[in-house]
Amino acid sequence: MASSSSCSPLGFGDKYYSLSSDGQCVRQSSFFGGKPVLNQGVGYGVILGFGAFFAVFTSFLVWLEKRYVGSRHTSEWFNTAGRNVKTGLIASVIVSQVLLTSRVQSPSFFLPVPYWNWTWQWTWAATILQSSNVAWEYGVSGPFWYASGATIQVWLEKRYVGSRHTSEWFNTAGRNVKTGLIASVIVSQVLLTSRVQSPSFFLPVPYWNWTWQWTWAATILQSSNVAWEYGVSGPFWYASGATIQVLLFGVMAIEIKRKAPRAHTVCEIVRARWGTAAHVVFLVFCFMTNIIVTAMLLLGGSAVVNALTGVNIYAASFLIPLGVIVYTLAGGLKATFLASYIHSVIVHVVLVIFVYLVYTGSSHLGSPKVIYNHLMKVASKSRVCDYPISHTGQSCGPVSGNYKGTYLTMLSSGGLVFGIINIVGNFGTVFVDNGYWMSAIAARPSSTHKGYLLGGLVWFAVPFSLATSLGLGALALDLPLTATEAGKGLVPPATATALMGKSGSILLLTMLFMAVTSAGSAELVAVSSLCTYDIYRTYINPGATGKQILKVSRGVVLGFGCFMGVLAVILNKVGVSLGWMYLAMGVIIGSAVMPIALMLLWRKANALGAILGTIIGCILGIITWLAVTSIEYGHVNLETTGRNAPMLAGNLVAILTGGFIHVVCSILWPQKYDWGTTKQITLVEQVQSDLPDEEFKEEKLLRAKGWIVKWGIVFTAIIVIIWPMFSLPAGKFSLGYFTFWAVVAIAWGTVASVVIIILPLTESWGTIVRVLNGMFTNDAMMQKVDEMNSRLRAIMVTMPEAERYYLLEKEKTKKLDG
Ligand SMILES: NC(N)=O
Repeated sequence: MASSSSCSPLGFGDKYYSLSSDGQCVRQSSFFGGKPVLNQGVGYGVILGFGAFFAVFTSFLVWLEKRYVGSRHTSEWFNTAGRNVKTGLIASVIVSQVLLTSRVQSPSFFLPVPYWNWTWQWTWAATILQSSNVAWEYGVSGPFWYASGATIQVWLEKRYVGSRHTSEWFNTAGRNVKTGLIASVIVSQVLLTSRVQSPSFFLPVPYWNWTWQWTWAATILQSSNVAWEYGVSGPFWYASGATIQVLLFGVMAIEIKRKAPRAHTVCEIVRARWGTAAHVVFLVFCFMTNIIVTAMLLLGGSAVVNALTGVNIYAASFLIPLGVIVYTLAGGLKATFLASYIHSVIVHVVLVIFVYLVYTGSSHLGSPKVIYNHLMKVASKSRVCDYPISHTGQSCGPVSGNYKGTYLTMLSSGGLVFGIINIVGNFGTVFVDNGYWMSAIAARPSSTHKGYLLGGLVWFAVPFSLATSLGLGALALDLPLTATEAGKGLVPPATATALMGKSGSILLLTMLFMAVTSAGSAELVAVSSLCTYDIYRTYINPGATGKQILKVSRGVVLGFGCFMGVLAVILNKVGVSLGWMYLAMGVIIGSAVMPIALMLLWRKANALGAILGTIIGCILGIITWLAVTSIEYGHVNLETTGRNAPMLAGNLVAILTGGFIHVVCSILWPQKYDWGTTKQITLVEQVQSDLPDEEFKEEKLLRAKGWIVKWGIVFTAIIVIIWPMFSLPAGKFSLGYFTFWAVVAIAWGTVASVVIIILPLTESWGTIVRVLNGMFTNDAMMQKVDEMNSRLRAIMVTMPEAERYYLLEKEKTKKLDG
């Protein structure tokens, strides 16, 4: 009997072909074939462990930060709250903070530098750098943080922190201790909650927000699926078609500062400008966006974990949200910011490993030349693709719709159609996702614009470099993947496993779950924010106390997470794949894009047009999608509705009709709006002070707007028009051209990863040094004590009653102690 290697028709991919008993060469019918590479324990560990680990880890980072960084603010807090507030009061605040958010509270100490979320950066560094000498302490403190409840936390807060509350406490409590303190407790609870809702304001620039929130399971999986389908054009169109929204959304980020500087959510602005009916419509579309994005995370996550570890796909669908819920509730927004750096680092390190492995290190591939030659062979016209040497749905022979049937061309009708669908869908998932608006609200106007540009260009590498490696790698290895497997997002895990075995599977799984946890948490927070601000406080309980709001936020995180778990089970049951959902998202939410953008860009944009455009656009989009499916393919099912032609028609009709109806109505009945009501939206007091007034100056904002409009348009033109136009004359890429293309992918991936990993560390070096000094010497503490003393003196001098209250409290404490 001939060996299986001699049976491979291409001279590579031997292990996926075997000789049958009747002497026929048979290709493996699928890559995974229900045979997991890893055991189920690993699967459950990843599904539940990552969320739990990051919950503990981020809380620990928050604690570290409070202990060593919060210092600057600590003094203020010590002065007012730390020594005076009753334990119970502090406990409730701290518990709520810990549970929901350490995030919201005090942005301030994070703001020293405009570009990076300094806090988490240096905290991360500090964690690594000094973990050895305080390892025992940390090891104990992490679990304690959860286990011991309020008592230890209160003690820790009193002893080391204070930081968070400080600004609020200082402002409110400082003047009238008793009343002020109670007020502050309520305010801080509200703030805590609002951090869950609005992470932002202590995040100077949305740079990181974007990379972590915008790196979905689809970014890693679907980008390789389109590489597997269309060749080199797939990753390009995925990356460019989902980067331009980031560049252009920078404009909205500036406009929101100019026109609705105190808003928490995008729907709040809708209501302020267009009233209740529009508010309800856009709330529905925002929720649909969150549901779609979360569903994609769960579909991708569950499919990969099922294929690689054998964990039941329904169990995975339901359990993945639990890990994310634990992480979100435990860490809160602030903590997720802290973790975002770690997530980014892991994603980019794994990305670089895979890129270099495919193009330089692998013994199976290892150079652009080998990949080029393999790609030529797998798509060659002479290749026999009849059963059983290949199976329906597997890649074999020339690519339909591609120039000369090759994977090595930008002249791909399928790639282009995907690119258009991708652009429409991603406009929807950026402009209609409250999460990105919250990032914009949070960002510092002065640095927002540059952050968006840099963030977009760094993010481009994730789908482009990764899919140019793992997606093309799957083809070049002639993996027996089926279209169904590819549609579920299994191309990257297949290539990773084929190249590295179990290690590759684990690396891929780790990278994917970083994305699922981060983006999933951001979606939970976005939904929580909408429910709390736009529904609960607006329609149910306008006079809600901080405690009530906090409760609602937590309930929503829990409720939405569980709902998504159930929905993901249902979607898996009916056979919806990540790929299908990705293409369909623009049909469902695309109609809301233009109205929501015009809301901040056009004075004349009216409510009626926005409502009609959004609803009619959506209905017409869906009708067109289904009608084209029916006309083209004769029957409407998941497979036919997922094809390119109906998806393209549905996406275009939805986004264009939405915009057209809105524009026509607004021209006929212009609103003549002056943004008076959106400017009047009030933020929960105090929070607004975290951004200096300087940040809201009109000239500054207009300058920033001019900058982002100019560069946003330039880069958009480069990546969606100029680059593809220049690559068209190449036709079928030559080896030299493909090598150049691969080098661009490798270089972009490398530079972006270096930027995202190193730049924050180098830029915050001064802070790192300060922290180290503080930890290894007493200097920092003494400085803080000095600062605290001067503040105390200032308070006592300006407010004699503070001294009186202080003495009274001291007397009381003495009596109690006695
Ligand atoms: N975020 C996306 N479209 O990958």
